[in-house]
Amino acid sequence: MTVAAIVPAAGRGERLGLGRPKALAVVGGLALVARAVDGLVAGGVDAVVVVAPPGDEEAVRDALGARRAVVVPGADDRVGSVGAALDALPGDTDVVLVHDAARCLCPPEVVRAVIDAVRAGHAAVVPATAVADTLKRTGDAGVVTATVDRSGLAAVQTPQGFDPATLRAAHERARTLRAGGGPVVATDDAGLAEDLGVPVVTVPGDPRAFKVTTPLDLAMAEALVTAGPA
Ligand SMILES: Nc1ccn([C@@H]2O[C@H](COP(=O)(O)OP(=O)(O)OP(=O)(O)O)[C@@H](O)[C@H]2O)c(=O)n1
Ligand SMILES: C[C@](O)(CO)[C@H](O)COP(=O)(O)O
Repeated sequence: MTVAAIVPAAGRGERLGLGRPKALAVVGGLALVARAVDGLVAGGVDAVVVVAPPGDEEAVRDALGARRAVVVPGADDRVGSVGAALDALPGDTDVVLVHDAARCLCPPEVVRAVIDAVRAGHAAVVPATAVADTLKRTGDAGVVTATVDRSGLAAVQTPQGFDPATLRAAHERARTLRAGGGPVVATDDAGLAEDLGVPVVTVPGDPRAFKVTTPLDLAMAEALVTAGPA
C-alpha cells in the first residue's frame, strides 16, 4: 500500500510579490516545492504528485531535480488544483496527504502524526495549533463589533490527511457544486470533507509548518534554515 501526497504548488504568489510562482522561490538554496517534498518523504510519504502553475510544469520539474514526483498542471484556485491531481494518485494509495508547497519547513514528525492518524481509522486529519492572538470581529471601516471567544478555535495547517475515498468524494461534491454554479467556500480540503459530514480530527501542528505567504515569511524561513535544526 502507498502513502501518497498531493502538493498544491500552482499559486501565483501575489502576496509574496516576486513576479514568479511562489513554489519556485528559494530558501537556503532550495525551492520551496523541493523542500516541501523532502519533508513529506522524510515523514513517510512514498509517492508525490506536484501541482504546477499551468505553463510552468518544466520549471517545477527543474526545481525538483532528482526527486521522484509526477507533475500535473493546476487550476485557478487551490480547490481546483488539488482536484486536478486526484487522477494521478497511485492505484494502491491507502493514505493521501494534501500539503501546501508554501509550508516548506513542516517537520517530518507532523507528517508522520497525520499518516498514523489516518492509518488508525480517521478519514480526515488536520494538524492544528492554538490561536495566540485575541480575535475580533470587525464591521464598517474596521470598527470592532465583537470579541470572539478563542477557547474553541484552532489554526489548521497542512499536511492534511485523508482516506482516498473521502478526499475523492469531497472534491467530486465540490466539482458538482461548481458545475451547477454553486459556491465552494472551503479554503482547505478538510473543509470539503466537513461539508460531506465527515468528522475531521486534529493532531498537534507545529509553528515551523507556517505558510510562506509574505516577504517577511520568506525571510523567516531563510533565517530558520540558516539557524539549523531547532
Ligand atoms: N490556484 C492555486 C492557488 C494556490 N495553490 C497552492 O496552494 C497553497 C496555498 O496557497 P497560497 O499560500 O494562498 O499561495 P498563492 O495562491 O500562491 O498565494 P497568493 O494568494 O499570495 O497569490 C500554495 O502552495 C499554492 O501554490 C495552488 O496549487 N493553486
Ligand atoms: C490550506 C491552508 O493552508 C490551511 O491553513 C489554507 O487554508 C490555505 O489558504 P490560502 O488562502 O489558500 O493560502
